[in-house]
Amino acid sequence: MQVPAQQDYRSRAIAVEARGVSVEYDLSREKSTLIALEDFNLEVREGEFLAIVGPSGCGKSTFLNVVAGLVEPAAGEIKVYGKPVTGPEPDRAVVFQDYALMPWRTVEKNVRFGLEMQGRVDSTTKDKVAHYIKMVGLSGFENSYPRELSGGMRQRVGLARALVTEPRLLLMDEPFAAVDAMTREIMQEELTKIVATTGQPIIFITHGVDEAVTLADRIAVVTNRPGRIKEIIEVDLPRPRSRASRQLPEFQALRERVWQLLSSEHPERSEAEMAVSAAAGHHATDAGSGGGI
Ligand SMILES: Nc1ncnc2c1ncn2[C@@H]1O[C@H](COP(=O)(O)OP(=O)(O)OP(=O)(O)O)[C@@H](O)[C@H]1O
Repeated sequence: MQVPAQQDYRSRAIAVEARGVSVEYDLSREKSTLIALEDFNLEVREGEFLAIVGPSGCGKSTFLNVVAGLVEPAAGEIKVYGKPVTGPEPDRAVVFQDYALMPWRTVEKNVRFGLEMQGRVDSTTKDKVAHYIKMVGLSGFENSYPRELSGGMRQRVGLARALVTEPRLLLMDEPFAAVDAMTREIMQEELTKIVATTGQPIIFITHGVDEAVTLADRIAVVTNRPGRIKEIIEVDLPRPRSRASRQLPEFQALRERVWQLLSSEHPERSEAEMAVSAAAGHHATDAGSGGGI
């Protein structure tokens, strides 16, 4: 299978542009300010799958929230499709790690909520909801409640709820961190296929190095807080990428490169320690625990 939407992203227009973005949080109890991001610069092109990795607390979610229009930067500029971000807009959809579903609503009504929130319910809604429920593989579960679903199925609902709004940009914050290893593998494969159809660019935060190399066109490695771009790595591996691709020397070289960059952001952990922890399963469990970094 080819993945046309992702292949030629380099020649495409810029979808997201962050220039000199800094974010400060007011810590009123401590009477101080926490600088989460500082001079953060990044471009994402149409059709691109960009993964962001970095140490815990380095500001990855903060950056996603800035793009979503949920957090206002203290300095710098952020544009989505050339328009400065001033708040949330229907052209961006966010998928969270914890699914953020409404337990009292069925699958169908949770997905429909994506359109309700934007005041876009009309005669096409029923068909659209059915289309995206089918796309994420949940046909037959329209009337189920979240409590009746597995973690992977709940995340599919979260994805369908984002996709149903047909956003121009998809923001995903560790979406597969809470699901088991096998489900995570399946979800990664399915996400690749889905975005090949829907085509919008994705900013995808993950703690999984293998996940980043498997999914992304480019990986942005972020420094310790205050987060800045440390390096951007092009993942020039053929698609589709599968579990077997992880055996390729090129895959392994990219994985090692990302780990090296990350380990240098963990001065208290020597590279040897990182290597041991990786050999002990971080690379492999990347798929399972959502951990690894
Ligand atoms: N609303 C807030 N108020 C105060 N501090 C915050 C707020 N949100 C985030 N922070 C702080 O900003 C820093 C960056 O947080 P953020 O959640 O963006 O990091 P992250 O890289 O996504 O972390 P993780 O990988 O652990 O999810 C952290 O130190 C966090 O405690």
